[in-house]
Amino acid sequence: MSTFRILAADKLAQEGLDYITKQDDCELVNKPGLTEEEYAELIQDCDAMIVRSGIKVTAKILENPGKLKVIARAGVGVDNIDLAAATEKGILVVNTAAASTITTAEHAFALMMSLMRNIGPAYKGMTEGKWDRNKYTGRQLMGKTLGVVGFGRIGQTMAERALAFGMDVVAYDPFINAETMMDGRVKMFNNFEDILPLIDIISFHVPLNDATRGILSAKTYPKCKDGLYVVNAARGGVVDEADLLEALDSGKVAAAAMDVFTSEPPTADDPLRNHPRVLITPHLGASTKEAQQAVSVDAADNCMTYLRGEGIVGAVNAGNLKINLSPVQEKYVDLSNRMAKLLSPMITRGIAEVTIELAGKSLAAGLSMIERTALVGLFEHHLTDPVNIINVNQVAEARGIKVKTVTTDDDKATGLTIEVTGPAGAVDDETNADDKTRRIVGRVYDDLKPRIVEINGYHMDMIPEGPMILLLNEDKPGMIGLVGSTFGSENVNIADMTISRRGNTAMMVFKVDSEPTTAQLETIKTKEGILKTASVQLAEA
Ligand SMILES: NC(=O)C1=CN([C@@H]2O[C@H](COP(=O)(O)OP(=O)(O)OC[C@H]3O[C@@H](n4cnc5c(N)ncnc54)[C@H](O)[C@@H]3O)[C@@H](O)[C@H]2O)C=CC1
Ligand SMILES: O=C(O)CCC(=O)C(=O)O
Repeated sequence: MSTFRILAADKLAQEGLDYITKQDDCELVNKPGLTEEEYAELIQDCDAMIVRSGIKVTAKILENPGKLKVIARAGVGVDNIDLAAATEKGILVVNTAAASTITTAEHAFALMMSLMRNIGPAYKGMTEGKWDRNKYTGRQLMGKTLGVVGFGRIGQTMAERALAFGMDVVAYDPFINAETMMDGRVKMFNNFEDILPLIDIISFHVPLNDATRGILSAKTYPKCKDGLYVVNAARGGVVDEADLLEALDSGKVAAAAMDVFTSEPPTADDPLRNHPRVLITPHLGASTKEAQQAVSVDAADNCMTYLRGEGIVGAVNAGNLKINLSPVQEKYVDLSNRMAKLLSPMITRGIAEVTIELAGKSLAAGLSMIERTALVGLFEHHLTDPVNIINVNQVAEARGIKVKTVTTDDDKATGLTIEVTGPAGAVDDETNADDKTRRIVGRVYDDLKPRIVEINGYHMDMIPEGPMILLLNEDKPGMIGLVGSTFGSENVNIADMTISRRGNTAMMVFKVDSEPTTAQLETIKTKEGILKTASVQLAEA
């Protein structure tokens, strides 16, 4: 019998460690707290690695993965794992999505209650010998309106509890295409700004990504009622921290509770640590005995199931799953993934309908894989739910997202079109408000190379690969020079570029030598005439 070496690279609950040592076919390597270099070496001789949020599983660690086959996140958010690097190396990434849902929702709820009743400052005052009865008159939850941002597992669990306390609940989740949820008791919105004038308290339950980073910021506070209460137990950075401090000082925000921070731990002199109206906890959302037992055992179990060849549970990436297709069909599967990844950062209005149009009789047998691969590429950018080619159609159905496939027989000009329609009434938060759809067209030519020939009506001919930056800009003189010099000063080296115009705007697509940082993209975005930026990391073609 082979022995699987399972590395615990973060501090796991004892129950999970015991569970591994009890298995005849597993050996536990319990090594939390090592350096990046040490993990890069250690994983080569391990079959599985289990992490919480205390370690960053970087591309450097995964560069030479040796026999590593699976990484398990004992928890939900996989933003500390370089998924692209893991997928590229064929390493399956799994999480334990549901095991900590109730615990995390309870923490968010506890933060909300403590905030409304001044538990933090009142307790502090008592420990300092004070008896401030008048200073800490609080607010009642009953009758208040809670805005839940992200209506997945934790958001819905939070909402159930709020309804039981007599609160009104509204929710923003552009990936749920329904007018109401929970038997009509929660009104759903697909524009973030529409919930803001309605709510007294806002609570975040979204993954951190380009669409959610800084979603509550100086830009959005003007739409909120004065005296808003803010709860963030999702990810640091979803609420812009500098703008929050200003909103607290101006009275726009009455008080805020934060379990998560842009940089963890925040520095000792971080103003959030000592603000009298900010209640903070050190990322404790999932930290109960019950949840930690459950996530550590589930994470170990998910690793073993895969290593023993018994199936895949909780997959976050597709693990390079292959099925029997002709070489051209395989190239179209690969193209559909590249196309979806390029399109997904441009989807800021949510998804109500996806249409996949495949031209070419010879490709028909690959349609299901092409469709699934495209959907995975579109959804994985926006959802923390494990979504892969196996479950993607169920994920779409559960969210009310319609998927249409159209095939045409013309084998002379094979091609693939992916078109995404947002929910009715949803508006683009930045540009192209009039466009009803987001659309990308690609082809595989005789050289078997993938090509993109159109993005949102901008025509081009480009091989999508490596780190890429997409810019939408006003079509006026000097833009290429401006972008070139900005890239130069930001040390972003351009390998190739294409430009296409449509009406008064143009799209520039760049291949660059290395993936730009968020800060570099932000700098480019601040330049006069730049309307939108996005970056994606694709495999070499
Ligand atoms: N504080 C803590 O210790 C913990 C924090 N978390 C955080 O909570 C988040 C939510 O976890 P779950 O509910 O289990 O995930 P989930 O995947 O069930 O729910 C996330 C929801 O966010 C929605 N969403 C995605 N992009 C959005 C956008 N741009 N705007 C609005 N909604 C959007 C999705 O449609 C989905 O319904 C995780 O991503 C993680 O970051 C999770 C566990 C513990
Ligand atoms: O306690 C932890 O490991 C962090 C939990 C968390 O943030 C998550 O599961 O996403």
